[in-house]
Amino acid sequence: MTNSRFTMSPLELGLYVVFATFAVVLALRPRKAKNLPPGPPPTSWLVGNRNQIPKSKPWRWFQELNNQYGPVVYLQVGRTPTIVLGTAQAAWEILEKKSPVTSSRPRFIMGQEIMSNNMRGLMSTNGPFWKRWRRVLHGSFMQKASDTYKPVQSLESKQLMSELTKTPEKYRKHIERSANSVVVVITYGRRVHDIYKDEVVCLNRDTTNFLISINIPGKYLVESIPALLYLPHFLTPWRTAALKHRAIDIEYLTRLVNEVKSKMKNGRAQLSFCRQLLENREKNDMTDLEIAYACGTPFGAGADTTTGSLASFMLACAAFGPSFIPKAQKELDAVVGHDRLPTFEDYDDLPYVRAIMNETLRWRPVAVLGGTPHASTEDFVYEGMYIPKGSTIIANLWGIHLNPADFPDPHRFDPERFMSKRDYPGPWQHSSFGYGRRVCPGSYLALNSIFINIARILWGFNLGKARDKNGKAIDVDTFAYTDGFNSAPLPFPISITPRSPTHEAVILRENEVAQEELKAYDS
Ligand code: HEM
Repeated sequence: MTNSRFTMSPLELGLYVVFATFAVVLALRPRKAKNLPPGPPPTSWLVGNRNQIPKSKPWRWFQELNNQYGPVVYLQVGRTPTIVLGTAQAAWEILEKKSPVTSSRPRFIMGQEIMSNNMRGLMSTNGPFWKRWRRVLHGSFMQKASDTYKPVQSLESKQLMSELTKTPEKYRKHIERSANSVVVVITYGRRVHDIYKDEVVCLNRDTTNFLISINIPGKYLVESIPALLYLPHFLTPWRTAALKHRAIDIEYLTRLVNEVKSKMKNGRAQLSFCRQLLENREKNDMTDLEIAYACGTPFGAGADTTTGSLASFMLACAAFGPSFIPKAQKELDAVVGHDRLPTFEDYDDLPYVRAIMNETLRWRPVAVLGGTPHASTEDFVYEGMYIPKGSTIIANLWGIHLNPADFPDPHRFDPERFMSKRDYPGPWQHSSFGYGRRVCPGSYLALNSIFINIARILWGFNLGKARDKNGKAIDVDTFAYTDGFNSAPLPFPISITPRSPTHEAVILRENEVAQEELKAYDS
């Protein structure tokens, strides 16, 4: 049997070849240079600076470029103008103040158009689809809405405390389970017990890994020459795996929504993001498939980022603990005492713990390249430099957060930086959550998770360097971080021990009560 998709007459083939050649020539034609920002000379007019970008930790190279050429650097990545921002001030001016024209996203042909059928808001250009998606995220995650998730965050954090007491050496797994479970409870109303077996976690993790693997700049020619999309399928085998993944994603994302639907019918559905979207389906004018993909958002954007940030906090404890832990514990003892765990109500009374949270986010920003890059939708001029329409704009948080002009001795973990206000643009005194119309809609949720866990861990445990069998303290490497979209610490040893039998008893007692309440999310 022949498959009609894969047959083509010689005339059709000839037309395709002529068309593709024309498209390639058009895409590769040299462009007129205006007063572009400074940057390193491209290696060739064809690939521009693409081959100079290191495959590993490109944020370090970007930082060097900003040190050499200034806060706004121009690169040409393939045919795409690319702007790298290296100071908080330049990023604020360009991505916040010029937000109406710098809040789109570059085209992600493999990840968004082919693999996701344009259904993932995070990679979506700023059209009506993105606006609708963004509005529902705001409705469910901005400050007031995110307060409704505090009880679940608190319960999951109590389980984390108990797990850290019992098997402290598995601290990373415990943090990951807790962060994942918060996100999955909030999205679908069901818990995560085991990150290696839970199907929501495993399927989402596969999707994220696949997305990362195909979103590598330069991996696919079609990203530079979109006209190749018009070639017939048999000439574009690179589509196959992405399309296969699209089918897998649609199947499980839809199935998870259907589970919530049937729980709603039985009156057993916990309040969740998915339930809200289903209840407001008509008002929001969203299709079932849009709802299914929207429900994949909090996991994709919120699980690894929260886990990575808490892991960086633990690394700071192992590396710099004596310089800040005693002061934090003094504050916690004065405000909380020894008979209960800290709660969200203590937030206002714990300025030093809050400063530790902010310093964690600053010191090692998990979204190290500022999350997904922005794209400009109009030409504009910034400080005499011409930024072309269609530029990819990267706010390199590694450089921005390690800029000694804003954060002297930047690799030192020093919460004191956040004990008083500095002249720094934006609401947080750091830039961890990005900019403008694309600013992280999960920031309140994330800050709540990070605050409650940092407060409780410091309240309940002594943390410091682990010791080898001879009793010698094991140093940790504060630069040993993963590559990839989100950068998190590689495994490191740390000593975690309850501060006293009283603290341990409180942790175990509060967790016992929490487990009863958490059962509601198991059915
Ligand atoms: C420590 C935790 C987190 C950090 C550091 C973080 C950071 C970021 C950053 C830097 C961006 C890019 C902003 C920009 O383009 O300028 C972003 C976008 C985003 N974040 Fe977060 N995030 C965190 C947690 C979360 C959580 C828990 C959620 C759950 C809802 C979330 C949802 C999103 C979404 C949906 C976007 C894309 C927004 C858009 O494209 O319009 N994030 N985040």
